[in-house]
Amino acid sequence: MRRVSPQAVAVVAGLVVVAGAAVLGPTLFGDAAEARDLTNRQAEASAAHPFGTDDLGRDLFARVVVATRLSLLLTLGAVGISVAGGVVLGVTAAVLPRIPRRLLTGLIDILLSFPWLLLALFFSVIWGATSTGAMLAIGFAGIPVFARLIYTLAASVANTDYVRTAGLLGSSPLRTSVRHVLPNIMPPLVVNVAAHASVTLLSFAALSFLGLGVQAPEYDWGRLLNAGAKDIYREPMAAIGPGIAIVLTGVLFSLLGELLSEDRRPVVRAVRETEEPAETDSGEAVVDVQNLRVSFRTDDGSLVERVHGIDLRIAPGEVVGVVGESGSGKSVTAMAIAGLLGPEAQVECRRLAFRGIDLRGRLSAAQRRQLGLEQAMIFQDPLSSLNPALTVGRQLTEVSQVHAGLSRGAALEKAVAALDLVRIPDPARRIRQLPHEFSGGMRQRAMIAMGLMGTPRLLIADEPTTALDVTVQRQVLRALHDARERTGAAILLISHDIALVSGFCDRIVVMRDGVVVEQLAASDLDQAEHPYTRGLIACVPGMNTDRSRPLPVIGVAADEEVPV
Ligand SMILES: Nc1ncnc2c1ncn2[C@@H]1O[C@H](COP(=O)(O)OP(=O)(O)OP(=O)(O)O)[C@@H](O)[C@H]1O
Repeated sequence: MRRVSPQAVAVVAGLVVVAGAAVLGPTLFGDAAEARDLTNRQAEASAAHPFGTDDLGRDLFARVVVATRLSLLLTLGAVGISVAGGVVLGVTAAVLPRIPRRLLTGLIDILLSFPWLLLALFFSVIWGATSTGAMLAIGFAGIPVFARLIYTLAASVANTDYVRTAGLLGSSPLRTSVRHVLPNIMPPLVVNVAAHASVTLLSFAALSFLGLGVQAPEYDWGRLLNAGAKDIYREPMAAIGPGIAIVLTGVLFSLLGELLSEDRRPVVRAVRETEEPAETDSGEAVVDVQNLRVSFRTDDGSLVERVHGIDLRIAPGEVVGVVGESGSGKSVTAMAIAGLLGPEAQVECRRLAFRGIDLRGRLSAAQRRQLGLEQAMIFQDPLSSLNPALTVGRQLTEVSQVHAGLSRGAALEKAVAALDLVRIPDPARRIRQLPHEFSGGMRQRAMIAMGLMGTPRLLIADEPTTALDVTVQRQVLRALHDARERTGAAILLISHDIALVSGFCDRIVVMRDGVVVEQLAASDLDQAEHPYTRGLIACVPGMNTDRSRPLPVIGVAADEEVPV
């Protein structure tokens, strides 16, 4: 079960109280709020009247409770107008052609440059000083804020491949917006709506306080505050009472926004030790993993284990290949070693160490620096691992400048040498280019060069050649090989291609369904015993393969014998 934080309990309880007051308040406290007692006018706070009475002797506590409904309805109405207007303008701007889009975003930016309250005052003059006028004024004043936010969020989604594909399949802009864009911008939008509700509530109080909002005989918290403030020195509770309601509800909305965003904020990954004591004699191992288990939390809060107790040791300079079919846990294992698993992962292990650094606990600044210099990761898609807005040179030099303290000039010199080592032609010119000016294979080699900018002891390459054609694959593998020759770094190469791994690695680790089924030297591959390994080998066509017959299919069960 997912653990519920005390803050979440407090916020939900608070919201239930406020919602209860809005629903039941006028029924339960309506009479007390209207009952006049001219003998008891402007009474001070007492047990019978916690916030005192007003100038007609009406109980102010009852009036604050009754005012909850109108205050909340106005707030929700105004937020609804802001969000609906923002969605229409923001999504429209994101899907419009270039020139109308520029015009619309320009208009939104101009409106945004006016202070929000000024816009609200302007609109309230147009719609008049009534509660509906105030709601429209505050709602319309909030539209530019949401339009900008939604445009920014929607524009990032509008450029994704699945939205382009929907366009190619003939989906209309409206349908694409509703089906593909809106669901993907919903989480940050919901967070912002909750936070905005708090600001809206305060704005109503401000407008009513200025006499531009709710008018008599209606009353909201802002009007009660306005009335109480007139005599604040003699009878402070008359102003403090509605003030408390405004502040507490505003804080509740803000905390709700924070809670919703916290759910998506990465937290420090949970690393728990298993019961057995670790074998600490890790010798000179670069990586020492013992009994690694990784589980993921599902939507219903339960944990599903995906990696079931893996042992992996990598010696200095050793090239280890991890092979296995899709979903066998190769990437998750590598990410656990690199410390890159997200908060949804729970890692348990007897030992998880990199060059003697225990990765399970909190790392010191020096250890983090050492990891930054000595570990490098090369992902499958180099375009998403390189920042598209920074030159390749800026990204390469960052490690040396931040972790090794090199000057900009020295770091640039090192970057040119690293690009040269991975055989990128004309590195001094290329270093000033942006990632999109590189081909796929060059980007991958640039990522390897980035790993060379520190003092690498381990290069983790997760399917680095999968998206590349065979010739470019060879260039990338040669770059990895050269990097190892030059630095002596160990390599952990993840692939589903046993032929590629066997030609490149010293040792092969075969994974299936989250367990290591076999480990063997690459030179001993033809002596593999496990049926699954033999199946993987049998699936690789050789020079003598009979092309008229289909390749063997790997069995469903791990122990199923595969015809080789
Ligand atoms: N963030 C995550 N949340 C939930 N489950 C995950 C997450 N990441 C991985 N998994 C699951 O863990 C299992 C192992 O995934 P992993 O990516 O390690 O496989 P893989 O062997 O690298 O496959 P591929 O070659 O396709 O990348 C899969 O069943 C996957 O669905």
